[in-house]
Amino acid sequence: MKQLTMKPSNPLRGTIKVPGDKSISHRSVMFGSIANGTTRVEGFLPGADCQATIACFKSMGVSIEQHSPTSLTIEGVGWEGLKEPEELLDVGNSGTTIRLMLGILAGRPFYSAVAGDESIARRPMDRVLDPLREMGAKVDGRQGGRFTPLGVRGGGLKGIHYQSPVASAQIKSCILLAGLQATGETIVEEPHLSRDHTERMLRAFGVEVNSFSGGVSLHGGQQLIGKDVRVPGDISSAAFPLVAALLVPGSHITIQDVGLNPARTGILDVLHAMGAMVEVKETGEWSGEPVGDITVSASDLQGTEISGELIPRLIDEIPIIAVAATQAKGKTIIRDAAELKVKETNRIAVTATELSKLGANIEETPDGLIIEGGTPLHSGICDSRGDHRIGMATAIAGMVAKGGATVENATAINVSFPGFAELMAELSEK
Ligand SMILES: O=C(O)C1=C[C@@H](OP(=O)(O)O)[C@@H](O)[C@H](O)C1
Ligand SMILES: C=C(OP(=O)(O)O)C(=O)O
Repeated sequence: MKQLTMKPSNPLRGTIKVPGDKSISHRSVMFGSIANGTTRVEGFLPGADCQATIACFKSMGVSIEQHSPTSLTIEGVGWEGLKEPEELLDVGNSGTTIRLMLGILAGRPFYSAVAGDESIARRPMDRVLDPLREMGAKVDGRQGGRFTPLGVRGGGLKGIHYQSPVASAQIKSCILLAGLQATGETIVEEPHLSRDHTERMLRAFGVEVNSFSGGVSLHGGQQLIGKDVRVPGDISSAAFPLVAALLVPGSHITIQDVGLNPARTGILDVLHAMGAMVEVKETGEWSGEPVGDITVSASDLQGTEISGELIPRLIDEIPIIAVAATQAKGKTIIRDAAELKVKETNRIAVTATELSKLGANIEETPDGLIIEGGTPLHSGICDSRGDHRIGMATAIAGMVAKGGATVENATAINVSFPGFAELMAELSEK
């Protein structure tokens, strides 16, 4: 699917599920691999990013059997059982894979070489390598050891107290994984709470993790015990059909079994603030993560302001929130989101440029976006630039643009949402 064309849609109707949560799927493979014993995973996301994580751990000698695209059995080898990989560990397009895996590699007494695609080569690795070096890891890379390809010689770590300058679950998780292999205690503090899937899943795997206001700590030398994981639907993927249903008149849809971890539900808070008709019904807890159903009906939206602690709770949803904002009454202002510049693309610049091609009135600021709502969108050709979330956001914009939109380089969507186009088509045929 190199090109995806989306046309103005009939009302969206129906009850659907979205693919498994990407953050939880990555962690299930990593933690299952370093645990002692067997881990079975159901609801795994078979997207390109999580497949890259599987390939990396297989290269380190872990047996991972994929019974179906969404069901895995991992025979954990324990910390000591990971083997020096003979080939390059290729993380593809996945920031989560490289940054969390570096925390594991930093403590292993072997050499590993790590790289990914051209997007990964542009993304900063010093944010995890600086603390890892402080703990004693030896890592080198391009441009003074800051960019891939990286060479890691692990082992001999000592715990640290790290004050992270940004709220990032990738930084926090990397340091915690290294901390588990370090002497003494490791403490990570962050300016706002980032997603806490690592803390929750480590606890489920028998690790003692202490969360406190502003941070998290653990003691080194702990082993993980294999544990079955049931992965909820990814709220970051659900965001695309949710916004589509809000914008296409006459729509009414339900998305079942979506992860509702409060560190991820910022989009629901924002949509409520914009006046959206959104109902959330919590139905249970899967592997320590709250899960439920979300129902939305087409709504008249108002502009809003998004900043501060909300940002890490909806960081990956900003491109699709920007699409919703183009159709809202009044102005939407997004601040404190400079982190978007170091995602798969510079999502501040690319969201503004790509949505402008459809007539959106959207302005880039140093740390966010200003969107003047109530703009009728027109037809155009957008480019995902290899960024799955930009591909899907522009595709949804095409469903409300007069004449529709074509998205070039739409294959990128498979990174997090295989079956996206088919699912959207199914909703509009009902
Ligand atoms: O830990 C994770 O699974 C993720 C953390 C976030 O990145 P940062 O930690 O860089 O904010 C998010 O953008 C990414 O999609 C997944
Ligand atoms: C930023 C993302 O992922 P990663 O950092 O894992 O590449 C994302 O999925 O939007």
